[in-house]
This record gives sequence, structure tokens and C-alpha cells, in this order.
Amino acid sequence: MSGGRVAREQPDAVEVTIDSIAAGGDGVGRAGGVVVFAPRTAPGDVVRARLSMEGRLARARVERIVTPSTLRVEPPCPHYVEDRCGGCQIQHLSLDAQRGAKRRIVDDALRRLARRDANVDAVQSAGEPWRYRRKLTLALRRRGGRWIAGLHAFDAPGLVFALRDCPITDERVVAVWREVLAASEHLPNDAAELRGAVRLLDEGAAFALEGGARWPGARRFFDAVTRVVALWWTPERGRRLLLLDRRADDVPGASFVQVNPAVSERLRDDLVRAVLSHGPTSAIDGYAGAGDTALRLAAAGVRVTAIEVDDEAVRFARGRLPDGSVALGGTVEARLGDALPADVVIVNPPRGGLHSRVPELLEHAASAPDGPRALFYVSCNPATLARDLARLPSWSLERVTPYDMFPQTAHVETVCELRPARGS
Ligand SMILES: C[S@@+](CC[C@H](N)C(=O)[O-])C[C@H]1O[C@@H](n2cnc3c(N)ncnc32)[C@H](O)[C@@H]1O
Repeated sequence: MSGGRVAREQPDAVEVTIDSIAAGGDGVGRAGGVVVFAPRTAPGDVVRARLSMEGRLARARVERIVTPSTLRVEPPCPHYVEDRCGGCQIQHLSLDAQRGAKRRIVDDALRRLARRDANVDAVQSAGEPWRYRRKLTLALRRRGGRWIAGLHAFDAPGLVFALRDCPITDERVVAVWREVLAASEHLPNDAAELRGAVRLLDEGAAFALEGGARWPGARRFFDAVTRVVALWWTPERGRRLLLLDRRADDVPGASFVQVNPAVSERLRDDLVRAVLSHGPTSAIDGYAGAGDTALRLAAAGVRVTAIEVDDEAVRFARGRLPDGSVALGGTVEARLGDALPADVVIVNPPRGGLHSRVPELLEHAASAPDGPRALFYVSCNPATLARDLARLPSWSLERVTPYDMFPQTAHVETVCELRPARGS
């Protein structure tokens, strides 16, 4: 449930039984006919809570757990409990319960928003549910003459606490953050707030800083953070710049690192296998990133047209794709029409989902004589996935497979396989 309007808390606490987990991770129950969203609760909990009405819904501040759910576990991260860290939402649920909740989130979105009656697979996973993150973005705040780096409290988003460790993040990323803080005297000194992201690369790490108008100490900072091999900076009101770089290869490092490589690889393996099961000679990889999926399909003999808006990624994909396959720079909404026809289309948009022009083109393609045999939609946001599927009535939903890309958080990645409804 999103924040928005400030609502007044009701004077008397009420008892709420939690039934399920909503997208975003809050527990959901009912009290006197009102749907209640209660953060950090579990299905089966009975809680006493104070409600704040937001329209016809209520947000709960839990005062006491009257009866704890059997799905609860002790959250291992001290920040989750002591600092009410907003980075994870469902660390207090067992892993099985987390995956059950994610499956239901996807199922609910498809039924309620897309009006699709889908048989959602069990949530797939790979690797470890801890120390999996290869990228960690933190808020930097100047406090008492020095910088702290941390995350926001879930119930006080303005508040940033100093992070000592993040047990869902790879220890090498945490070590780079410690180096960054040790060198923080060299950060821009004309800002009170900055944001930084550490990403692990094959060799060393990338650090991307946002904020500050001038950065005279950038060179001294880079010399001090020896694990950082590439330094990006997005100044206030400016574009992202690659400031300093000691990498041997031209690998895009600013934004194209898989956050959870084990699950990403598993998802890509499954996706490539499913695409190839249609025996395509041509395919479109829309929102292709650095072209990892396109490359795998091209290696299997498919002629691939990759479409991607980021110049750096397009350049990298072009350098890797074999003859016969191409990487088009630009938006999918602008380039998909030229790239069609193809035997299979993949779309993997960011959280906002597809531009409305994309489902329009895919609807038209579904009934074309040389139209695609299959459409694969890879989504990191069940709500926009469902909205887009509602715009694709000429495609029948054959398979829905969620992946647990971010254990301990409420995020879920979903792969949908669709076929033209004609003849089905
Ligand atoms: C979720 S990532 C997918 C990356 C890639 N498919 C992969 O498996 O690694 C979304 C990608 O879409 C790109 N993108 C965002 N909006 C776009 C648009 N309108 N048209 C084309 N690409 C877009 C982003 O730059 C990013 O690389």
C-alpha cells in the first residue's frame, strides 16, 4: 500500500487477523469490513493495531502480536529489528512462506488486474537466500562532520540509519562500502546528501555516486578505494559520467550487473530453453540490456534482433552478437514495428512495464499470417505485468513461472509464455 496523504490514527486499537501478504510485503487482513495493511506481519498472525484510514483502506501500526503465526521465523539481521530497515520486507517469514506469498502475489495480480485465470507455477530459485546481492545502493548523509551510509526505516522513510552489514549482500560488496566510507573525506563537500551504488564486476567493483555539484577530490577518492576499478558520477542536474576507469575490458559496468547471478542464470537458462522449444529461426529480444539472452539464442543459430535504449549496452551487445543478428538502439515502442516479423518475441521491461504502443503492435502481430508463434514477457513487477496482459487479449497465457530473485524482500520476477489465441 502506498503512503501519500497523511492520515490520522484512530484512538482505539483493534484486533486484526492477517490472511495474506500484499505486493510490497505488508500483511493484509480485515477489521470491521475495512481492508487493513499491516507491515511486518505474517498470514495467521492475530495482532492488536492502531489504524489510520486512507480512503477505504487502513494502514496498521502493530502494538502487539496477540497470536503469532506458525510461518514466523526470527529475522537474522539486527538492522531489520533494531533499525526497522526498509530494505527487506519479509525476513520474518520462513523461506517457504515467502515463496508461497510471492506465488500468491503473482496469482492475485493476474486474476484481479488482468482477469486471467492462470495456473501459476511454484516459485523457482537457485543459489543461497543470503549474501546473494552483487549490488547495494545506499543513502549517504553528513552527520556530525562525517558521512554515514545506510538505508531508510520502513515506517520513517526520511530516516537513514548507519548500516554495519547487510546479510543479503555479498561480503565483497560490503567490504567496498567500508572502503568508500574510509575515503569519505574526499566525497563532494558541497552536499549534505548523496547516493552511492556499489556493483561487483568480474574483477573489482564499480562505484556510482549521485549528487554534489563539484567533486574536486574525485581523483584522491579513486586512489583511496583500491577495490573500485570504475567510478561513475551523476552530478546534481547533470548526466552520468564515467570519471575514472582502471579496467582492461570495455564491459558495461554502470547498470548491467545481475543483482542475483544464480537466479538470473537459472531464469535465462529456462527462458532460452523455452524459446528454442518453438524452433524459431528469428527472434526479437526487446529491452535486451547488454544482450545476454540475445547472445545465447544467436549461439543456438537464431537470427536475433536485440532492442535496447541504453547506448553503452547497445555498443556492448553489438560487439558480441555474431553476423546475422543485430542490436538496435532506441526504444522498443519506436523500433518493434520495424523489427517484426519474428518467430518469437521476448520483452523484459523495467518496473513501469510496456509503453502502450508495444501491446498495440503485439496485438496486431498476433493475427498476422507471419506473426510470432510465442511471446515471452519477463517482468519484475506483477502489477504492470497484469496491466499489460490485460492489453493483450489476442494472446493466450500458457505458462506463468515466478522466480525468487530477491529472497527476504517482497520482490518477485515472473516469466510468462503466451501464444497467439488464434486457433487455440
Ligand atoms: C529489466 S532490464 C532487462 C535487461 C536484459 N533483458 C537482461 O536480461 O539482462 C530492462 C532494460 O530495458 C532498457 N529499457 C528501458 N526502457 C526501454 C525502452 N523503452 N525501450 C528499450 N529499452 C528500454 C533498460 O536500459 C534495461 O537495459
